Amino acid sequence: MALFTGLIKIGSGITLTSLQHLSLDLGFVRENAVSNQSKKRGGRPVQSSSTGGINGFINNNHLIDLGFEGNPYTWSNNRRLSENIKERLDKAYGNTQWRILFPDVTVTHLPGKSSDHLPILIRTHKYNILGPKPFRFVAAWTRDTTSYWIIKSAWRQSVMGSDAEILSQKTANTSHALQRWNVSHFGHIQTRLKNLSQKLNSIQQQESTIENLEIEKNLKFEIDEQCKKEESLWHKKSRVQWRTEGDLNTKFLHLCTLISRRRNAIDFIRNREDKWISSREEIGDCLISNFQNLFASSNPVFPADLQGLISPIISKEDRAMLCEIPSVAEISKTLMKFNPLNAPGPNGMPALFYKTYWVTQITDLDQMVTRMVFDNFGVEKYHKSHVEASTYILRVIKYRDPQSSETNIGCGAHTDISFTTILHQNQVSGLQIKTKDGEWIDVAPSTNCSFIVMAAYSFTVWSNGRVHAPMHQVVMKGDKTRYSIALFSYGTWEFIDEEHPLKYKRFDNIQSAAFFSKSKGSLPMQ
Ligand SMILES: O=C(O)CCC(=O)C(=O)O
Ligand SMILES: [Fe+2]
Repeated sequence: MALFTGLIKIGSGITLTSLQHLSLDLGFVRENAVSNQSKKRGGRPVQSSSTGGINGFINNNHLIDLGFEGNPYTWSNNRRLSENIKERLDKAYGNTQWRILFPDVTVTHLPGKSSDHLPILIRTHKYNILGPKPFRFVAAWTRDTTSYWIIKSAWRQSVMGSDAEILSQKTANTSHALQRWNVSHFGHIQTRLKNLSQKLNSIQQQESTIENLEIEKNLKFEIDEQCKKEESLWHKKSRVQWRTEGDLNTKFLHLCTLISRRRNAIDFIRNREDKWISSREEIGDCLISNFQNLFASSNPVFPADLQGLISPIISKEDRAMLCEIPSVAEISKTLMKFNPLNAPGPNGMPALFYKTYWVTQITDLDQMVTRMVFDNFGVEKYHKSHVEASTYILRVIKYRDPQSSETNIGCGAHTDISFTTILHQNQVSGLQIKTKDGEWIDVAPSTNCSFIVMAAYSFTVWSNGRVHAPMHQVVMKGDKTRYSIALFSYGTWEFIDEEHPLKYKRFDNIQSAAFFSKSKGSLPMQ
């Protein structure tokens, strides 16, 4: 790459037309007038047209302003008081490739000695040693289903302390587990993509048999998934807010990341003595002493006569309401309104984390109910192994409102093959359950945030016929669309003793569920 470093002084000798053919990687541009008022102090107000064609030149060459540290102005007319004018006329620009090549570039306006322009120092490499990077949850992780298990097992580790301490410790455990998993499992997207592309390349050169076409289709799907993960990773790092739909333009996001990383880095600060300091230790000490001064008071007292100065405007009822511990439903409702990636807390977890893994709360409900049943049967010792062996499948179902002639919108009578099923629906009813006497009854959840926990076929098998798995169906009436969420748990069964000999042939719960959903077969019990 040709590296051009030089001074382009518009308006004195070099004209813009003579620059049109110049390919610029890095350059200093000295304008003869600033383009906006923020770059000027004193003198006449800035006219919007005063920079001439320089913006066109910068745009045509895809140049990026490298920013600066230090004095905001680079030129002064060195006159006194009201006659003094200062402007930022000198700027360093780099093009996209150059910017990617030197991500740590810093531009410093040094103190001026003899000239009316300040000397500018450009450093291409970072000289400070970076400190440890704080943890940040990465949106791309949610695309990988194993993240669920990592989070679930980290969150389950028992910790001691107050509620706040428990939450903070569980969050810390989860972030450590995610970091370890990220390195071992998720960190090698590029290598995986390369391997997949090689496989695709070789399969495309082979004969187009049905088998090969199937492999090719799966490889393409897998490559697409990896690209989405990669894009999502860079999207998070680049903090591009305005882009909602992806075009897999990872190079663009990579550049945005470099720029925002530079923007967020503190390379220089001015201390109390008005001196610019740049070493990591000095900056750290300066920040700490500043906060110590700010918050330390030798003898804080609250003046007695200020008591009751401000009359309370919050009523007792309001206060009671504000101090009330919010219900799980309120927390869930508020959480769902948050922008998923905005403002992660100091623990690095954005709302997306809690939104995505909220389902662990429902699995808690499943475990609570099954524990009650296990306790009741006196087999609580099996509950832990049951929980550890449990797997969940979440299904979101939409039932459209039936047209006047349609009577069969819904879901036919069946018993679930899972161990338990937890159902949650919008305000539209439709679920019916068959009683042991063979009568169909409507099931109306008691509140908008109720969950229905239902025993399913494997629970009956596990309990050797003692837990009844009800038949149920969905019959749509009315004119509203119904949405429901069904969480199916798949577990173990070991509940056989002398009094209750084995009644059912053993089977694998997940495999049988897959078999029934494929064959649409009915259960052996029915
Ligand atoms: O939508 C519902 O409420 C029930 C769904 C259901 O029974 C099922 O998916 O097995
Ligand atoms: Fe069901």
